[in-house]
Amino acid sequence: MEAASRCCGQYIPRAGMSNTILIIEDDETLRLTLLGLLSRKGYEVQAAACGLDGLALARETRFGLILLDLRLPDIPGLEVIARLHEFEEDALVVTMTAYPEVRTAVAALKAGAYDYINKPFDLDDLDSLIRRAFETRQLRREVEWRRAQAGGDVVPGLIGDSAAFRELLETTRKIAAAGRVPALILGESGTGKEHIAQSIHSLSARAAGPWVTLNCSALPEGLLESEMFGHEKGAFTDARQAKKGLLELADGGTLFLDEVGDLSPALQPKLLRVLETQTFRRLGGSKEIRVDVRFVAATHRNLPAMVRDGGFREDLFYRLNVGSIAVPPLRERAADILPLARHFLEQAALHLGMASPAIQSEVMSRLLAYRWPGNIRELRNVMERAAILASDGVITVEQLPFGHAPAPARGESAATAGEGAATMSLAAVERQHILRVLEHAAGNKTRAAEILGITRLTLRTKLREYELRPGAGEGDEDGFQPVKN
Ligand SMILES: Nc1ncnc2c1ncn2[C@@H]1O[C@H](COP(=O)(O)OP(=O)(O)OP(=O)(O)O)[C@@H](O)[C@H]1O
Repeated sequence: MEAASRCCGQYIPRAGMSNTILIIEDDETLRLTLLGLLSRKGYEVQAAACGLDGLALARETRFGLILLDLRLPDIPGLEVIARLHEFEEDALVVTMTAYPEVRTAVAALKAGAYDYINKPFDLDDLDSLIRRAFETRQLRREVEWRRAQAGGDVVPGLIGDSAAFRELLETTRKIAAAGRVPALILGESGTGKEHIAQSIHSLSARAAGPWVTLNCSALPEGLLESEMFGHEKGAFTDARQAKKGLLELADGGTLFLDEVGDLSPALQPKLLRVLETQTFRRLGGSKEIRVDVRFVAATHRNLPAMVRDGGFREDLFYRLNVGSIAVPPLRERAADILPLARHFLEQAALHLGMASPAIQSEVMSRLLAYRWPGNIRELRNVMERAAILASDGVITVEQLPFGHAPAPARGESAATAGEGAATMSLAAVERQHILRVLEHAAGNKTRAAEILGITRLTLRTKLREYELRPGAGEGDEDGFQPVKN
């Protein structure tokens, strides 16, 4: 993974492969112009005047991006793409082509080019195309990395990098494998409880069986009871036909009882009985029906407190709580914020039919500093909104609902938090961001490195580079202190 780009936003060229561009262009004026302009923007640029020279350079160096003219004096651009892919499968190629050659450009896309730009082009357009290309590559890498990390045992759709998240996955896997043992998932609204419940089902031996959900707070008591247990014909005025309940429909699978804390006192003992015996009667029925159902329940309520106050039966609580999972709020697993933000942004961009926008470094700081009372659901909404409002392929603070009111990180003044990156040098932005993340992580370098998406060693190097030298910070393994200027 190109970790460095995660901390400062892809729009700022970084050291390493994601910073390197090869231009293959025979028109000398254009070649030299591009070389000069892109170098000034901070990219490391090399150039070749023909296809074969370009291929030779690409063999020597792995470039982050290749800008390729399709009409070259020696070999056709399409052939350059084909040969390139022989030794570098995931080479990112953007073709440059004159207007009448659009069809060739399309052929280039089919041959594996990432995108094309028509000549003559506006340099700003080229610049944003380059930024998007790098961002796409970054996302692809992250997906690959996550797959590799998970060793193929990834839980579908669940994103997260924090130690708390990994622990959560581990518990989920263990409970999924524990036969018909009931599970109780506790956590604030929007933390992903339903997602975890679904994972318990899909990772369990009953994954091929039905997954049935019942929201205990959505229906009045009578209706909820008939939904759960079903009814016989004539059981009540409107019961013109017998109807199976969700318990029967979930036979052989999992029944998810969402908001179980809202289950009425009258229904609680009825649920307890099914949990204990796996048998029940339909409303108005006399026949005992036996099912094989695994119960997974969730609530955002403080169930132990409800048990103490008499609002929830103790025996039912203990029965459900055999497999117990506590989902931490997002603010307690900061390392998940950026991977989730990128994920939701990518999803939204896909949905909107646009390339995934880059995230400005200031935006990342704000996302990390915000407390997320609505948890992951709120983050998803914020990123979807930002994707819609994004201009020039970059998400800026203006697109955050809390962008105008600075949300400073702990221990940081609002004035510093509001300082715009636009007037700062690249090094100053990076230094400030590292400082914020370190503060956010209470000086813990391992955690800070995790949030920044870099190794601890890289973080140490940067601390030295920016003269943020180890001291005796609170909560730090070996402490850090910014050197006073
Ligand atoms: N780890 C995750 N990775 C990706 N998306 C997630 C993750 N956790 C939650 N989400 C997404 O966040 C949103 C909220 O999750 P979910 O509905 O599971 O939360 P919840 O805790 O059940 O909320 P509530 O208590 O309000 O019912 C959903 O869109 C879900 O897909």
